[in-house]
Amino acid sequence: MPPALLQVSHLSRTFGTMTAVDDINLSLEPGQLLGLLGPNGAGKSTTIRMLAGLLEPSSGTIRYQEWSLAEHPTEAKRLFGYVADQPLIFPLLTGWEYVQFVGGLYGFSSDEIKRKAWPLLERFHLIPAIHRRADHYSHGMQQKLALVAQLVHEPQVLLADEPTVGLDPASAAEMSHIFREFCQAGHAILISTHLLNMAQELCDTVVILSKGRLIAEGSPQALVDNAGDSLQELFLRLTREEDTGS
Ligand SMILES: Nc1ncnc2c1ncn2[C@@H]1O[C@H](COP(=O)(O)OP(=O)(O)OP(=O)(O)O)[C@@H](O)[C@H]1O
Repeated sequence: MPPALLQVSHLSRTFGTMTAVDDINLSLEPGQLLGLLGPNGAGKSTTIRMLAGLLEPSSGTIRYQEWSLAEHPTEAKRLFGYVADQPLIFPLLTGWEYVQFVGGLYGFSSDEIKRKAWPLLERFHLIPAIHRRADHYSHGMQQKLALVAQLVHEPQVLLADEPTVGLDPASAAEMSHIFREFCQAGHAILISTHLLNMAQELCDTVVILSKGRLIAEGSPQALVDNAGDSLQELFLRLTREEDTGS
C-alpha cells in the first residue's frame, strides 16, 4: 500500500509547563478533506504550524509520503502548501508579483504560473486588482491570493488555518468548490475551522481537539449518527465534558 500523503504520529508540543498539543495521531489519504475543530486554545494552529514546519514538535513525527519533515525537510516541504490564518503576503509586491514569486520558488516558469493561477484568480474575482499592491488588499482578498499562490505547485497536501475567515459568502462557497475539486484530483486538505456547518458539509473526516487532545474523530455523519446529536451539539457536549472533567 502506498504511504499516506500525511502521517502524524504521537505529535506533542509544550510551551513551558503548558501542553498545547498532546499525543496526536492523524493521517491523510488521497482525496481526503479533514477538518480540525476545537474551541479557542485547543491546539489547532499549533498543530498546523508544526505540520507546516514552522514550529518544532516537542515529540512525535510528521511524514509527507515517505519523507520525514524533521529529517528531509526540503523533500517534505515540496509536497505541501500552507495558508496561514493571517495571510503571509509581502507588502511591497503586487498580487501578481506575489503569485509569480511563490510559483517561482517551486521552479515554475512565468507561463506555467499564469496557466495555473489565472483561472483561480478569475474565480475569486481578483483579476481587476492583480496589479495593485497586495498590502492594499482587504483581508479576504489577501486570503484568496494566498490560497491561489499555494495551489500553483499543486501540493499533495494543502494545510489551511481557518481559510474562510474574512471571506464573503460567495468567496467562501467558491473556496469550498475549489477544495472539493482539489481533493477529487487526488490531493488532500487539512483545514481548521470554527464553522461547524461548513465542516459538516465539506469535510470527509473531522477531528475534535480539546486542550491539545484528540477527543473525537470520524466522518461528520458517523459522529452524528453515533451520538444522536448534531455536530454542533456533539462538539459542545464533548468540549464541555472536557472542561468539567466528566
Ligand atoms: N508561542 C506560544 N507560546 C506560548 N503559548 C502558546 C504559543 N502558541 C500557542 N500557545 C498556547 O497554546 C495553546 C493552543 O493555542 P492554538 O493557537 O494552537 O489554539 P487554537 O486551537 O488554534 O485556538 P483559536 O481557535 O483561538 O485560534 C493556547 O493555550 C495558546 O495560548
